[in-house]
Order: sequence, then C-alpha cells, then structure tokens
Amino acid sequence: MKRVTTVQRTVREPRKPIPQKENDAAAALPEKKRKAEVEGKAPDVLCPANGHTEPSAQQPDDTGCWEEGKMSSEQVEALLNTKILGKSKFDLKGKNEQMGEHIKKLRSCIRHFLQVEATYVLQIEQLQAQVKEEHEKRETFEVSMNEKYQQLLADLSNVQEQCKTLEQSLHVAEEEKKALLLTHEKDMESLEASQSECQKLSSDIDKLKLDLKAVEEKIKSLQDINKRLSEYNTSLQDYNSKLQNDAASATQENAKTQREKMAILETLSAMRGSTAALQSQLDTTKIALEEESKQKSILSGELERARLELQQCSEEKHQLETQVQALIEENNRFKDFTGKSASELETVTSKAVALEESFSLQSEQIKNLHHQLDAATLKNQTLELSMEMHRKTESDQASKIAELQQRLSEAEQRLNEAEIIRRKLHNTIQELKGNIRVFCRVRPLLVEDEDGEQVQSVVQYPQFGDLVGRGIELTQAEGQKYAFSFDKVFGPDFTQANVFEEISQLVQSALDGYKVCIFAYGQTGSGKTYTMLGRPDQDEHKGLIPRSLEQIFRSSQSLESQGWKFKMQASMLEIYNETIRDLLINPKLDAQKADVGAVAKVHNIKHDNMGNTFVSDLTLVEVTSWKEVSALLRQAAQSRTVGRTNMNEQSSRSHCVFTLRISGVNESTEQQVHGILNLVDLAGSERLSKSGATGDRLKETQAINKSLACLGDVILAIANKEQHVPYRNSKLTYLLQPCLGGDSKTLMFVNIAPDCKSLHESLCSLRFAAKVNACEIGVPRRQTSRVITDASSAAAVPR
Ligand SMILES: Nc1ncnc2c1ncn2[C@@H]1O[C@H](COP(=O)(O)OP(=O)(O)OP(=O)(O)O)[C@@H](O)[C@H]1O
Repeated sequence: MKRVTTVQRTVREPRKPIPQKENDAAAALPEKKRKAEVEGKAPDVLCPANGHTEPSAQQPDDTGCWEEGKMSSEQVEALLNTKILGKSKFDLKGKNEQMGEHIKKLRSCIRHFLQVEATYVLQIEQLQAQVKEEHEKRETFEVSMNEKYQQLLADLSNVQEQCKTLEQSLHVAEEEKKALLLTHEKDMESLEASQSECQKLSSDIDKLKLDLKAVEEKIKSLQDINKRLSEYNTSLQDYNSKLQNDAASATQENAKTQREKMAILETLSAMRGSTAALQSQLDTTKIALEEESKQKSILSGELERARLELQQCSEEKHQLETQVQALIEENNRFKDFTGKSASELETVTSKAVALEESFSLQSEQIKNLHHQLDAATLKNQTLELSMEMHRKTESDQASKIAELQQRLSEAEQRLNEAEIIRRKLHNTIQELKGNIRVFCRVRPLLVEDEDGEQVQSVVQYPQFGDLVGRGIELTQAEGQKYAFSFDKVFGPDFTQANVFEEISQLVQSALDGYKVCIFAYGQTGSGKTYTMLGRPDQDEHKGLIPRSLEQIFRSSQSLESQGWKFKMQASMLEIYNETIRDLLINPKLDAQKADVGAVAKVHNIKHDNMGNTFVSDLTLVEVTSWKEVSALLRQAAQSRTVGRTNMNEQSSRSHCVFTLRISGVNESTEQQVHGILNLVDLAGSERLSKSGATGDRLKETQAINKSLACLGDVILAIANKEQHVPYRNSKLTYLLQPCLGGDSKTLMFVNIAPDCKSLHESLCSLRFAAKVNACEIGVPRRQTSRVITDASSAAAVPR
C-alpha cells in the first residue's frame, strides 16, 4: 500500500499549474453566463453592450418615450402588445391619439434598437478582436498543451510501467489478500466459533457465577464447619498428641516394666531355683531332724530308762546306804557287844564292799547316761536352731516371692493397661484415617527372573526425606520414572517377621471386636501367597496367616486371666470362575458325592444389617489352637489340589479367602465382642496378551480379570464417593463388600516383582494400589454388646 501511494505521487508530480491568466480568460465568459443563469436572468439583449447587464428601473419620461438606450424587453413586449382601444367603437379620435402616442413610442423603440444594434456591432468587433486574441492565446496554449501532452505521454509510459509493477505488486498483494481473506475467513469462523463459545462460556459463566454464589455460601458454611472442625481437629490433635505422649510414656513404661518384669522373672526363677534347693535342703534337714528326733526320742527313752535305772540305783544305793548304815550301826552294836562272830562280820563287810562296787558302777553308768543326755540335748538344740533358721529363711523367701509376685502382677497390670492404651491409640489413628491402608511389598529378584541373563531391579526407594520407608520408584529403560507412596513400603530385605510386626496391631483388633480384612494383590509370581501364607512349617518363612493366628490364640489365652472366653470358627473358600468352593468340606465325602453324581452345593453370599457376611452351606470349624488351624490349612491345600487337577492347573487361578470369626465373652464385665479376620490371597492379575491363554485358561483368566476389574470399579466408585457402588458385579466384591465400603479395618498388600519384564504389570498394580489408597471407607466400628443375663433370651443386645 505504501508503494502505491509513492507511485501516485510520482504520477502527479510532472503536472504543471495552468497559468493564472489563461485560466482567468477561459473562465471569464462561462463564469458570466453561469452567474446570470444562477441569478435566473437571461442576458438583456435590449440593453446596450456597455457592460451593464442589470435591467433598467427607469420609467418612460413625460413624453411617453424612454430614454435612449434604456429600454427593457418587457417594455418592448408591452409596447408591441399594446392595443388601441377608444372609449367606444366609434371613438376614432381617441384611437387616433392613442395611435400617435403608440407610434411615438415605437419610433423611440426603433431608435433604441438601432442604438443597441450599433452597440452590438461594436461589441462583435471587440469580441472578434478578443476571439482572435483568444485564438492566439489558444494556439500558444495548445503548443504548451502539446508539450505538456508529450510530457504527459512520457509520464504516462512511466506511469504505465509503474502501473505494471503496481499491477504485479497488486497481483501479489491480491494473492496475499486472498490468502489473508482465507485466513480472515478462517479467523472469522474461529471468531464465530469463539464467539459462540464465548456466548456459551458467558452463559456458563453466568451459571458458574450462580454456582459460585451457591458455592461461596456453601464455602462460608463449610468454612464455619471447617473452623469448627479445625477446632475439633486441634482438640483431637491435642488429644492425639496427649495420647501419643501417653503412648510414648506408656511404651517407655511398658519397656521399663518389661525390663523389670524380665529382671523380676529372672530373680524369681533364680529364687525359685534357690527355693527349690532350700526346699530340698529343708526336706533333707527335715528327714535328718526326724531321724534326730527319733534318735532323741530313743535317747529320751534311754534317758528315761537310765533315769529310772538311776532312780532305782539311787533307791538301791539309798537302801544299801541305809543297809550299810544299819550294818554299821549293827557293827557298832556288835563291837559294843564284842560277842559277835568274825565270819558274820566278814560276810557283812564283803556284802558292803560289793554293794559299794555296784554303787560306784551304777554311778559311773549314770554319769555316762548324763553325758549322753547332755550331748543329745545339745544336738537337739542345734537342730532346733537350724530348723528355726530354715523356717526363717523359708518365710523370708516366701515373703520375697509374694512381694515379687505382687510386683509381677502389678507389672502385668501396667502392661495390660499400656497394651489397652496402645490398642486404643491404634484404633483412634485408624478411625481418624478412615481409609483403606496400603502396604507395598517388593519381593527379591529370583533365579526364575533371570531367564539366562543377569537382570537388574527396576525398583528404587527414596533414601531421605518424608518418603523414606513409604516411597517407591519404578524406572523404565528409557529413564522415565514413576513414583508412588503408600502407608509402608517393604523392600526385598524385609523378613516375614518384619512385615508381621507392622500388622500385628491390626490383627489384634479382630480380638477387640473389629472386622479386619487383609488382602494381597499383584501379578502372578509377585509374592502374594508368600506374604499371606508363606511356608507355615518354617519359622523364618511363616506368612501372615500363621503368624496372625498364633498371635490371636496367644492373646486370647492371656485374656482369659481377665475373665475373657473366646470361641473361634474358621472357614476357607475359593472363588474360581465366579463359583464359590468350600475348601474345608471333607474331601472324601466330596469325592464320594462326585462319584454318585450329586450336584455340587451352590454357595450364596448374604449380608446382615450389622455388616456381617454369611456364605450359605459353608463349613465352619471351631478351632482352639494354631495346630488345629494348621491342619485345616493343610486340608484346604489338599482340597485346592483336588480342584487343581479337576479344574485349574495352578492354585493362583482362584481367589482364596480364609475367615476367622471370633466371639468373646467376659463373664466378669458381661461384655461380648464379635470380631472377624479375613485373610485373602487374590488370584494373580495379568494381561491376556501376556499370558497367551487359550481354552479353559482363557476362560479362567477372563474370570479373574473380570473380578479384578470389578474390584477396580468398586474402588473407583468409593474413591469418587459415587451413590451407587457396583459390589454385586462379582462374587469377590460382593463377598468383600463390608471390608471395602463398610466399617472394617482394611489393609491391602500390593506385591511387586522387581524385574524389568514385570515393569508394566508392576506399574498397573501400583496405579491400582494408589487408587485404593485414596479410598475413604467408613469409620471402623467395634462390634461389642452386653450379655443378657435373662435365661430366656440368648441373643445379645448391641450397645
Ligand atoms: N519376600 C520374598 N522373599 C523370598 N522369596 C519370595 C518372596 N516373595 C515371593 N517369594 C518367592 O517368589 C515365588 C513366587 O511367590 P508366590 O507364589 O507367593 O507368588 P504369588 O503372587 O502368590 O503367585 P500366584 O499369583 O501365581 O499365586 C515363590 O517361590 C516365593 O517363595
């Protein structure tokens, strides 16, 4: 456009201005004429050509003639049209006068015309001279015009060339314009679309504004609620931190108490050892004492006898002394009477000597007996002393044992209280979280993964920050990373015991009356069965099911001291191709039935108002110890093996559900609890394309995929808080309904194989698990009730 303007300017430039004089001359005549036309007056041909064009306003003079050269065409017209009329038809005189008058006027008129003619002739001459002059002027003008014309032609060719270039540029410009028009059209279309979009948007905006208003109001109310909730939350947090402090101090106290308990137990066992040693010492001492007392009684008998003998001897001595005295007196009397014979005297003397000898012998014996008596008494005294000492030590030890037992029972009570607080805290945290918890477990690389070549793990774990122990990253061959985080991530180094440690509290809450569900999800071979069941006969490799049941039986036994009595029923089923199979049915009976062609039982799932699930005709076995459960697991494994040969090649082609129903009654507090522990080993998730299954395998893979897809749909519906959750779409989801959307404590293990071939499956499993982690289910509810003492009513009333 700019270029065009320049060209126009170039075209105009050569035009030279027409000389002012020529212009004026050319314009003079038409200008006069034009002026006259504009004023609506024709040029007055009756006026002399002296340049005066205005009509004369003069009137005829007194003579009735007009001044010379001053006659208008109207006057002439009026003169010519004048009629000669007399006063009557015959007034000839008057007519004659009028005629004379009229002729006068006509003569002056003719004179006037002659004058006008002369003026015109003069004017014509003047004009001719003027024309000539004009002609000359015109010729010069034409010459100059020719020059100008040539000039203009040259200009024109220039201009034409410029025009050509302009046309070309115009063409280009038109092309551009066309393109621009096209874009413009497109722009217009998009503009129209945008305008309609705009309109739609503005209507949407209006709607949104309304919505916004509503939302703002809602936000206001929500902010209020939020405020109240945050207040409530802060109070809960306070309470929580208090509880946590309590828990920490309780844990410390617990640890201290445990240590004390251990020390006490050690001391107790040492004391028990020493008590046993003392007891045996006491027993031997008692035996020795008994022997000694026997000896003592023998000695006392002997002593008594010796005393008696001594008494006899003393009496005999006394008698002998009296006899000797009597004899001496007799001897004296005899001497006095000097008449007595010497032989008689000798006999008496020898008698006295014999008596003296026996007397001294007896005295000797008595002395000996006295010595023996003294020694026995001394021994008796020492024995009594040692007995006394033993008794004292015994009572000391008894009081010490009583004191230790008192301390032990106190410590146990503290331990129980701490345990109760810990459980309460665990439940509070679980209730506050209110969602399905997800633990991720990555199994180690196996020889099978290697496939002839060294395989690297594609799994990494954050080494620092918040996500240590909770985060997991998968790295693709191209280096792309996928990060996830869960409640807990167990790497390949975590043992079965480490994993169980994390869920033991959850298992414990089944005893407290909660519904607990733990299920393992993951691709085939990722370690689901290893996690859930493991190798029950190997201490190190026992899975969650054996460990959980061992803990439950152990705890139920220890709770018996607090008045609790538990009844447990186990059941086990598998869902294969959307059919429920009872795994605890007597396999022999089953086989017999199959032989006689009996129709297999159809098991239906039902839920009651309390959120409890029942499967019709399912075998429930009362169990009291892990040993019994272990036998059941073996039976179930056999049943699955039978099924495997009949129907599926691999047990992992079905979902396996172990259920333990726990009913507890506390006779002292009249409390009842009803807990359920569901342990589910899901079938392996795998893509059809990867499995390459056909025939029956295809059917079962499709059934597994359908039920797992239904599980995904249910999870999605719960996560999106949809009104309708499609639990009934598969047996698995319908069976797990209370665990997925109810008031149960649910934990999912997502099992991962770390090799690069499994990367896609691992990614799918982790994405699914992340969805599950986002699910908020109901708040876990404890099922407790009070025992109704009325004998007529056996049912329990929920609190
Ligand atoms: N944490 C682990 N430590 C050691 N070995 C493991 C671990 N996890 C799994 N394994 C081993 O990996 C193999 C496959 O595990 P497992 O059978 O449990 O997988 P799965 O997911 O149950 O497979 P399927 O779906 O086919 O039943 C087994 O040999 C098992 O012993």
